[in-house]
Amino acid sequence: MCASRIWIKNPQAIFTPDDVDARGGIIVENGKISALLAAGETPLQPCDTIFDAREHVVLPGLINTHHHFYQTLTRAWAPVVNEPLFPWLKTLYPVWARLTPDALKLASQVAMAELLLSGCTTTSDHHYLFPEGMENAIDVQVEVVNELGMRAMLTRGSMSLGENDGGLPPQHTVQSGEAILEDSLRLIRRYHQRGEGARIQIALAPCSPFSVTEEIMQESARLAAVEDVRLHTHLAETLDEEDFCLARFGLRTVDYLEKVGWLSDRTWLAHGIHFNVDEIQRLGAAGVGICHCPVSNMRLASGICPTLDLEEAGAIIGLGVDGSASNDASSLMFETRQALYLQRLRYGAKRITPQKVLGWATEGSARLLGRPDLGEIRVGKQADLALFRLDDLRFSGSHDPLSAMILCGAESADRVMVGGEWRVVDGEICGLDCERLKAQHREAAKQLVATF
Ligand SMILES: Nc1nc2[nH]c(O)nc2c(=O)[nH]1
Repeated sequence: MCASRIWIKNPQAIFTPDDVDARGGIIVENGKISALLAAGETPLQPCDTIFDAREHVVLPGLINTHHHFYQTLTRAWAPVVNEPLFPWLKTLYPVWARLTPDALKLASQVAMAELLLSGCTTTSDHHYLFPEGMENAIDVQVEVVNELGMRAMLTRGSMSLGENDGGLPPQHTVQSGEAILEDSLRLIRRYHQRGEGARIQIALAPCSPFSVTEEIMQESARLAAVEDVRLHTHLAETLDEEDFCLARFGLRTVDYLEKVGWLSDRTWLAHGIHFNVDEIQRLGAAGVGICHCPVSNMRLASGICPTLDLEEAGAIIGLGVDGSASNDASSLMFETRQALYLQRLRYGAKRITPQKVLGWATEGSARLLGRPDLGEIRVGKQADLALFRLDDLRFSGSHDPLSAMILCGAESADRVMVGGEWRVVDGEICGLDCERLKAQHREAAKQLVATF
């Protein structure tokens, strides 16, 4: 943690809750925001470092609440480019089953690097593939999180319902309930940090209704309550999934969620598209979180998440890029822009503003992950910040800086700070040889699909 006092001085624009005036800048001390200065104000005490932000738009660090890092190895893979979810998954499972720890490390480095460069300071990942030799998948990801200096909610995913028992994944990609729960407990005990400023947290994440047993859903909910960690899964992503739930359980997705003990504010769901009016009310009353993944939902033609209806009912909305085989980018700024456009088609221009979608990508996402210390530029919060310049050609002639970030399509942060430390400086990740990483990652991606 950085012990010095930093003044991020006179930003061109800054995204604060309730539009609080912070045009004089932000004071960062001990990794946290210790003061906000109104226009014309100067710090009361001397600062060790002054960063002149007059050319920068300052946002809270963005927070990504759903990803599958390993999928960066299967971006734009020809056999699935035009497939919807079920055939897309069935074609990809055997490829992903060949993942190695080295390939996962490279995939995680690429995904996190791309996220960081887009202004993201905290990410979740949903890793649900543990073929032989991959038992330490989450341990590998922990190493990468520490190396890049981000924060992460690493979810211990799982698949336990193979084809032989009526599930979607091939048998060799699933694990026993005992193995899943034992490893889940090991990871929580070893890595889960609690309280303000936590860098790494663990959540439990059985994959989806068609790839896990009812028992593992119930047991995961029980373990999460005992250990006080969060729960995550895919739900209501496609109508195929809804049909599966009706055929196998005789229940719609939300009834199933309730039956297995997941209708609670400990839960955040990826996608959350196909809900009826009653289900939206029940999800809202329970305070469930929904991670909206607009690009993936458009690419797989899954549908449109009813974000505002869910929010009005009491649910919490955050954003996620989803895995890179269905996006195929890991840019949270790009995702935020897509959320604005897709949601405008559902709710109209007046209700879906740049501030609204930025709120989902920051404060909303923080609430999804149960992190009241993140997601806002406010005194007492962690100093997780993303600074963008507006001197690219794409911004030329733009007027309102915050709107320009979304409407002109800001892509790359110039500076990113996590817990008071700069992790991106002049558009480059500190300490990362990006060229070398790309070369190694390209090779690993080629190897993975080589015999398919
Ligand atoms: N978009 C995605 N949906 C999924 N459901 C499931 O079971 N796995 C996935 C996935 O990888 N991506």
